[in-house]
Amino acid sequence: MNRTLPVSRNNEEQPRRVLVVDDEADIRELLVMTLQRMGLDVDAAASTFEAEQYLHKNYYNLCLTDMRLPDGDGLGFLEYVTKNYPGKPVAVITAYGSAENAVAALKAGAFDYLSKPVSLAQLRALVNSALKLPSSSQSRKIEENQTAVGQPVLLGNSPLMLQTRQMIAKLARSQAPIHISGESGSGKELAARLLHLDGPRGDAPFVAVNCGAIPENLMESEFFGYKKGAFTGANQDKEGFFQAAAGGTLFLDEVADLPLPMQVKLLRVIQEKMVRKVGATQEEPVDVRIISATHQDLTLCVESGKFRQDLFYRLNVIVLKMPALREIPDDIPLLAGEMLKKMAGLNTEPPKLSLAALKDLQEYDFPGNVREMENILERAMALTTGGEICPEDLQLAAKQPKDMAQMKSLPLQEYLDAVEKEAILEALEKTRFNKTAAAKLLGITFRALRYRLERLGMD
Ligand SMILES: Nc1ncnc2c1ncn2[C@@H]1O[C@H](COP(=O)(O)OP(=O)(O)OP(=O)(O)O)[C@@H](O)[C@H]1O
Repeated sequence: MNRTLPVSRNNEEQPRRVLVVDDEADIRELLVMTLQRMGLDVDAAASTFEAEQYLHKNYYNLCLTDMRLPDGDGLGFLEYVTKNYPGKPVAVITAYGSAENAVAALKAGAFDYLSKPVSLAQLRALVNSALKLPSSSQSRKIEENQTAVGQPVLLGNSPLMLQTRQMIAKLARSQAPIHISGESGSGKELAARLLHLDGPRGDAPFVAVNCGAIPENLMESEFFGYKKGAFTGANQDKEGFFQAAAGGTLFLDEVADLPLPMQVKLLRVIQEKMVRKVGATQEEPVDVRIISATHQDLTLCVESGKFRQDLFYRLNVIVLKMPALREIPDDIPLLAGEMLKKMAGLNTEPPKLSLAALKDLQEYDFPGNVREMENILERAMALTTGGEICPEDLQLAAKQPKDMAQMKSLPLQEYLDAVEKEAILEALEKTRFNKTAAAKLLGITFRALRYRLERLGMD
């Protein structure tokens, strides 16, 4: 399957130029020939010194460097380019099986990597992705909230949210695997979509997979596809998630829920960039960027043996942390205002939040984060009678004193209730508001949990 030839021209129909840095003449020539056949202008350097001279003279859309060079290494060259030509994509070629080098290069800001022996299909896919990158000056403006029609928007102007948006814009330009951490409902999937849309793969598919929702016995065929006749009922060839995301991004949500045998298979695909359909004899190359997320602590999952260390190492190359809503209370007025507008629709004036209601929202803990706020406001909109949402319409769970010292000054019953609430909330948060699982975690029956929720006014 060769979906990559010839490369498309940029808007100005400028020839694109690539710099190849490799001291092995055979490989250098092969790379140069392949790239020239793609219609690119290519210069080749045999050392970092020579490469730096070229960079000084010409503009390059991409640098492709070997890791081992006579007068330095690929990482050093990467550092030089990142420092002196910010935003210029550099891809590295690593020795066979050298996962450490690939990960180190991605962490240091490499656009992507290729392992030796270099597969020409992978090389073409990499080059095509790099050529689709806008120059840094053309990239989306990320300092302010985006309002492009139909585009998802990560709202918020707090320093933490600005930092997050800047990080997304930066990471969107690379092909490195990203792991998005953050509490339930904090915008992990939204961030993954933006990483996809703002990068060179934005026009290709974004495939989101909830790893916890696929039955274990179907996982392999769902992820990798199958050949006709591979098993009873396989009446025709079928593509898997990897093939569906070809050229684009595969978002593995709740990745901590992947069973261990599937983790082994996934690791292989990520390392080799090849998949084998169930029932197939041949592997096929896949060009997919992997973004993963979970609300669980992956490090703890590794420690407890639930998640493979080697896969963790591969997925966790760069971590993007989505802030919890309680960490960005200053963004609540903007977020709530936009949500109410959206819920009211184009032709209706949205209700306003009273000052007291806004204050309550800003002081609320939001264990379910932005998604919980959406639900709270939707309910409040249904309950409110005038044009203004009051604290009663929000129906927030009673405020809890957060500080132990503060709690100990309460009358005994209130103190005990507060402790109980804290424990229940924590269990609900850990189990993503699944009451059966939360009850199990607390060591009580489902009925006992329901009774307690009612008694504490938390239901
Ligand atoms: N900063 C934000 N601006 C606008 N909308 C947001 C923001 N953060 C989250 N949302 C919205 O909140 C909802 C939940 O977000 P999302 O599904 O991305 O969270 P998540 O962290 O992936 O959740 P889960 O852990 O349950 O998978 C979505 O409707 C999303 O659009």
